[in-house]
Amino acid sequence: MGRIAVMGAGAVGCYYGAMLAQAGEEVVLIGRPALASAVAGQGLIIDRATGREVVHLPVATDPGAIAGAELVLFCVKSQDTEAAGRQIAPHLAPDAVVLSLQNGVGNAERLAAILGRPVIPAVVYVAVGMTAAGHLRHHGRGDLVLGDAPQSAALATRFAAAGIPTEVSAGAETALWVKLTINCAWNAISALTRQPYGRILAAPGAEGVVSGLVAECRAVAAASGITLPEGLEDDVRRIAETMAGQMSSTAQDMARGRATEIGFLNGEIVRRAGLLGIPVPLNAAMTVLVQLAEAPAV
Ligand SMILES: NC(=O)C1=CN([C@@H]2O[C@H](COP(=O)(O)OP(=O)(O)OC[C@H]3O[C@@H](n4cnc5c(N)ncnc54)[C@H](OP(=O)(O)O)[C@@H]3O)[C@@H](O)[C@H]2O)C=CC1
Ligand SMILES: CC(C)(CO)C(=O)C(=O)O
Repeated sequence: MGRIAVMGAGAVGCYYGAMLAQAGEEVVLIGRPALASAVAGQGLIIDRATGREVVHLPVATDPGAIAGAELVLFCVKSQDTEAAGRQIAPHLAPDAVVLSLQNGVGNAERLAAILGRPVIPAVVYVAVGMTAAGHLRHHGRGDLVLGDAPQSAALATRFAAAGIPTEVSAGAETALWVKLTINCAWNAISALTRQPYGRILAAPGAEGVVSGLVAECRAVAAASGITLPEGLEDDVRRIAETMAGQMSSTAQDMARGRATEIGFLNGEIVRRAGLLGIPVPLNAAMTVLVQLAEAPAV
């Protein structure tokens, strides 16, 4: 089987790259110099509920390392899609298959436009984070849902052999919208208030704000041809009940002084709503407030 390259070796890229390498696949990670030197020295450390694993695999910092890869896992944050896409475009093999392992609803299309070839969207159900360069913590899950492309079934079999439960679904786009709606409901509130979901849910009036955010997402999804499932409001609430102590990834990025993906979460709803003429004042407020909060202080 051909080589696999991971573009954007952060939490998600390192997790899936390591799973595939552990199964005997030839994997190269493409990431930042700090990751490359940490992994070259100590290997990639993965802390799981079951214990610590150390995986030795090559890490390149040059996007040219993608040359010759049969499969590319594209794992940068949404705000880096175009820049990273432009870096790999000149080096991609003509028949390489590209998967977008990213949140948000437009990444695969935006990347496809840069690369001039189809990109298969993947819905990523994992909770992982980098605690230091070359040090990954796995908090749970790890399954993928792939969009229904000609290569998807073979990829699902290959991933399953590496212990990555993978489904192929014509409904992957809807699943990305469901995930986007969950992110729009909780991420910004958690980031702005620095509170975990359980405390937000318990705050008087907060549930009404969350329902309003979800209703706006539902309206924009419907006008974009996506019917969100009827029980979605219950799923949104369940996130806060089952992950009561968790802060959103947006809150975590803000706490670390890193750029957030807000422009591709609530901001994407606002952008699409603007084109469709749909009012989304709650999503607009969340976008503006997070963008202001993450701007450097004067
Ligand atoms: N973490 C999770 O549990 C989950 C994340 N997701 C989604 O997956 C995507 C990736 O998230 P995550 O892995 O957490 O993010 P990370 O920030 O941990 O990983 C992205 C990595 O890509 C690096 N990178 C960006 N541009 C380049 C480039 N041009 N060349 C080399 N490296 C580059 C970043 O470096 P730098 O930071 O220096 O720019 C960073 O190390 C996001 O869309 C996220 O929403 C989905 C489900 C779960
Ligand atoms: C935890 C969860 C599911 C909801 O906000 C998430 O995806 C995130 O933090 O980005």
